[in-house]
Amino acid sequence: MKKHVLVYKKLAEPLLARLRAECEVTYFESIDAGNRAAFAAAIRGAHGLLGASVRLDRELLDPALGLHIISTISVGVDQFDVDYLRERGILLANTPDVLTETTADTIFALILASARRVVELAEFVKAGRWTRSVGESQYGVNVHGKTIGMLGMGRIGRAVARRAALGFGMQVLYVNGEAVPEVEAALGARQVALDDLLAGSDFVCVVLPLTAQTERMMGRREFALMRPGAIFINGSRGRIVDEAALIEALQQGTIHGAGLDVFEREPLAPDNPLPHMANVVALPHIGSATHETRYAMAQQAVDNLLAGLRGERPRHLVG
Ligand SMILES: NC(=O)c1ccc[n+]([C@@H]2O[C@H](COP(=O)([O-])OP(=O)(O)OC[C@H]3O[C@@H](n4cnc5c(N)ncnc54)[C@H](O)[C@@H]3O)[C@@H](O)[C@H]2O)c1
Ligand SMILES: O=C(O)[C@H](O)CO
Repeated sequence: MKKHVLVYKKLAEPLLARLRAECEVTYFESIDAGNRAAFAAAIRGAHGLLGASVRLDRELLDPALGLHIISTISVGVDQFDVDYLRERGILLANTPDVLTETTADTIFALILASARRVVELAEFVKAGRWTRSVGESQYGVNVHGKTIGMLGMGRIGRAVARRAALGFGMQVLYVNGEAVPEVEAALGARQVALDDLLAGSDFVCVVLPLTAQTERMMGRREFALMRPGAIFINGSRGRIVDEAALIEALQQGTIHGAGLDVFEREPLAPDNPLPHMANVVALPHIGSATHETRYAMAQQAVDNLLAGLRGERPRHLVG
C-alpha cells in the first residue's frame, strides 16, 4: 500500500510528480487560518510530512500515530521539538549545504547595503531628490579592510568568512561551538571570547542556530560592548536577539546600523520600528530565496522524505 504524504508548501510540479509516483499525496500550497483545521486533520493520517515555515508542535503531531518522517525544506530546525520527535521515533531531515553559498551571498549583501547605505540612497535617487552631489551626511563606511566578528563558524559562517577575508581583505574573529582550524589556517581567522569579539569587530554577524543556549544571546549588555561605529548583521534567526535591546541600541547610537534578514516575529508586526529606521536594512527572510537554491532545497527534501519512507536512512538526518 502506498504511504501517505502531506505536503504543506508550494512544490514544483516535477517534484510533486516524484512524490505521487510513490505515495498518496495531500497537497497544501501554504497553511493559513483558513485551512489550518483541514491541515491538522490531514496530519493524522500521514506517514510523511514535507514543507517549511510551519511550527509543528505536539498538539498537531500527537494524533499522527503513523508518522515516520518529517522532511523540512530548511536547514534550521528550531520550529520542531527535536527531543519530542526522537521520543516518538519520528525522523527529522533537513536541507543543509545546498543553501550555504546563497545565504552567505544574502548576508554579504546586507553587510554592503548597511555599510554603504545602498537602500536608503537608492530610494533618495528614485524620489528625484538627487539634485546636487552627495554631502558628508550621506557617506557610508568602508567594508574592505575592516574586522568582522562571526557568531557561528559553521557552514554559512565559513562561507561568509571566506568572502570577507579573501574578497574584502577583512580580519575575521569568531565564536563557535568548537575551534575551526581550517578557517584559521586558510583565512587567518581567530577564535575569541564573545566579549572580545563584540568589542573588537566593525561588523558583528550572527549565523548561529536558534537553540536554548543562543536564544536572546544578543541583548542590551552585548550591544553596549559593540563599537559605536559597528554594524550588526543577523542572517540566522530573529530570536537570537533581544529585539527591544537592538532597537534601543540603534535609536541611541550605541551601534551604527543593522542589516537584518530575520526578526523575532515574522512576518513583521505592523508596529515594528526596525524597517522604518534609516540605519537599518531589513529583508523579508530571503537568505536562501533564489530560484535555483529553493528548487535544490525542495529536491533534497523530497530525496530525504522518499528515502525515509522506503526504510532507508535519509542523507540529511537531524540528530
Ligand atoms: N536567513 C535565512 O534564510 C537562513 C538560511 C539558512 C540558514 N539560516 C540559519 O542559519 C543557521 C546556521 O546554519 P549553518 O548551516 O551554518 O549551521 P551549522 O550547524 O553548520 O553552523 C552553526 C554553528 O553554530 C555553532 N554554535 C551552535 N551553538 C552555539 C553556541 N551556543 N555558541 C557558539 N557557537 C554555537 C556550531 O558550533 C556551528 O559551527 C541555521 O540554523 C538557520 O537557523 C538562515
Ligand atoms: O533555515 C533555513 O533554511 C532558512 O531560514 C529558510 O527557512
